[in-house]
Amino acid sequence: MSMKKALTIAGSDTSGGAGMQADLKTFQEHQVYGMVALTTIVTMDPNNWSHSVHPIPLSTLEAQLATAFSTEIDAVKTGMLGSVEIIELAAKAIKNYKLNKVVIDPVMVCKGEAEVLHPETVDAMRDLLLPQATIVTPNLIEARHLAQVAPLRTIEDMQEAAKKIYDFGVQNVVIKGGTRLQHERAIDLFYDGKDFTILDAEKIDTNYNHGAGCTFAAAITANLANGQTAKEAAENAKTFVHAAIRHAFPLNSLVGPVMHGAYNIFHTENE
Ligand SMILES: Nc1ncnc2c1ncn2[C@@H]1O[C@H](COP(=O)(O)OP(=O)(O)O)[C@@H](O)[C@H]1O
Ligand SMILES: Cc1ncc(COP(=O)(O)O)c(C=O)c1O
Repeated sequence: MSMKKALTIAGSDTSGGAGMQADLKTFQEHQVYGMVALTTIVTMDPNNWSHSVHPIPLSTLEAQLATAFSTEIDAVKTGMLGSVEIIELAAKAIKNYKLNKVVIDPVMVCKGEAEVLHPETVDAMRDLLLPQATIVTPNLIEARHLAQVAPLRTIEDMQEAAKKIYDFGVQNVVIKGGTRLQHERAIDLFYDGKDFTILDAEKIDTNYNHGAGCTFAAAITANLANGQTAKEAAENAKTFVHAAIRHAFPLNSLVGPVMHGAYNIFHTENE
């Protein structure tokens, strides 16, 4: 059996729910072989779980990218990049490799952190990564910063922002309403430059959703690697992440990661 291969260019979430840990677990759940080029290491204060970001030296990232791109890759995902220099490196590597399955998860905020991390990276992401992307997966806050618009409060606001983001050269946009959108359902909006598709699911009443965004984007990446269209990839990723959130659990009193394997465990049990 030949396995498709995906690379994530992302940070390490030491607590294991988000970042490259979520990406690798999610690739595995989709029978996709995973590789990593690590950008930063995120640690959490044991007392209040506030995040600290420890960047990897640029030359080390460059060496990792050279290693990964010397192999055959079917799809690539970016997660937490952290600096303009890292974005430049990632963008150059993706361009040289001429990959056409590229998922940009424009990570700017960790859940529970109000401030946008590294605001100067927003311009670099827009100019260097979006024109090369098959799909970009911002949450409401990230979409607002990418599109340079007022806070997104309605589906109409999301549609306007999606059009603006599309105009930066990305082929598809999915804006995650998630729990931030004031709506009784968990609504995400997919846009391919022509049509809007609402990805709709029950809003799960939980505080445990750490890693949901990374898991969603990683599932899209794996689905693209496995040959799905961008729309199919997003729709199926929504189902996958929904199961992961439904079965999320407390890791300690401060954080609850999603259960990356839930879709396959419970899907199989129900058969
Ligand atoms: N409580 C929830 N119930 C159902 N779906 C959710 C919930 N929280 C997040 N999601 C979904 O999980 C995915 C990731 O969204 P979100 O958690 O908003 O991303 P991010 O981690 O980037 O903030 C989206 O498909 C979103 O709709
Ligand atoms: C390395 C890393 N990437 C991405 C994220 C974003 O996580 P989420 O999927 O919950 O948005 C985090 C949050 O802690 C992180 O530590």
